[in-house]
Amino acid sequence: MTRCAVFGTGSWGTPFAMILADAGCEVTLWGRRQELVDTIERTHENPDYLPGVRLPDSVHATTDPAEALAGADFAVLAIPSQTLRQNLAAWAPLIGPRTVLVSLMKGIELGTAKRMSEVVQEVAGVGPERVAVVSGPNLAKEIANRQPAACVVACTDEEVAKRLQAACHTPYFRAYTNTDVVGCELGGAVKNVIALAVGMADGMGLGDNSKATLMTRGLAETTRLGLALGADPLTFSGLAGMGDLVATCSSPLSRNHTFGTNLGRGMTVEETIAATKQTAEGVKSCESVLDLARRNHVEMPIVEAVVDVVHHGRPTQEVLAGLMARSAKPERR
Ligand SMILES: NC(=O)c1ccc[n+]([C@@H]2O[C@H](COP(=O)([O-])OP(=O)(O)OC[C@H]3O[C@@H](n4cnc5c(N)ncnc54)[C@H](O)[C@@H]3O)[C@@H](O)[C@H]2O)c1
Ligand SMILES: O=P(O)(O)OC[C@H](O)CO
Repeated sequence: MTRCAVFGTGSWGTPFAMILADAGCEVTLWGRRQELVDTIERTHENPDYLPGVRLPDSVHATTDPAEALAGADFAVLAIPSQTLRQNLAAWAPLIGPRTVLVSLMKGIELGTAKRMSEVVQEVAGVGPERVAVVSGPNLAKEIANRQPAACVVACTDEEVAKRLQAACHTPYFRAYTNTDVVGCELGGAVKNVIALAVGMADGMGLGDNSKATLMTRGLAETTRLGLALGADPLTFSGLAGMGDLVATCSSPLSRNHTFGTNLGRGMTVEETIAATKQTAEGVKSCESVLDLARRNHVEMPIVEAVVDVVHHGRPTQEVLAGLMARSAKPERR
């Protein structure tokens, strides 16, 4: 039987553990807090993140990373992106020689501008064939209710991607393989930033034309960055690109979209941070995405506008006016 360790008992780690168990895997969830881990073991429910959803009996929970990793075929990482390096450094010596590391995270590391799979390779000292990424339009709450959805499982080694596909394919969760890890990761990280922008537009009372424009031009920025980094441009019209962008930018379930909406309504960044209980990756990753773009001489005006609002305190109206006043140009160049 396939054994999986899932690191992170949050909004996405918990339902992903459920998916793996529904697909027939034996799953151990690692969590930081003994109290929550004990509750999950005792009640098969995660009341903090997924109240009312019963987890399959084959999901166990522990605070001991060695116990979670014992005999694991896959070690799934579902913690905030900016905490990965420090956490993985502690877990790396416990990871077996054949365990594949799977990133569910949609962020870019601050300071290094590295993708999560790059951080995993560096910290765990493993090759690209042992690192996979799962991405796509996967709003956790809908999946926890077993509503139909699909994802992309990406690894440079297609055989590894196929093994992971089999491990997380269920009647309600359809996994597709892809070998374009770079494109899948960029699609996931940048859409969070674009969802902040679309949320701001929503909060400012703007309509569907404005939001569709932000999404489409946001995807154009993402594709430009992807091309500079060697991604396959077709990935951006797939589940990890357009699919995730549409889901995140349209849904009130998205933490990034909600964060942007609050800013658009006039809340300060501090007030919005205080009101946000879970991880809104785009808030930090907008800076690292812009850093990555600048390192590669790629223009990303919407990302820059989001950084201006979130980190430089510029009013949303002023930033919007700046975007609309940019010089006229061809749609594609
Ligand atoms: N929630 C979703 O719908 C969803 C879907 C797809 C991908 N993702 C991605 O998955 C990743 C995790 O997001 P989430 O939604 O589960 O976030 P979350 O905030 O709901 O949960 C994060 C988990 O990490 C733990 N955590 C927080 N700080 C930590 C630290 N310093 N060290 C160790 N653990 C820590 C928390 O206790 C919690 O269990 C993000 O990159 C997100 O973009 C989320
Ligand atoms: O809630 P968000 O904004 O982190 O988005 C969740 C997922 O990434 C959607 O696929």
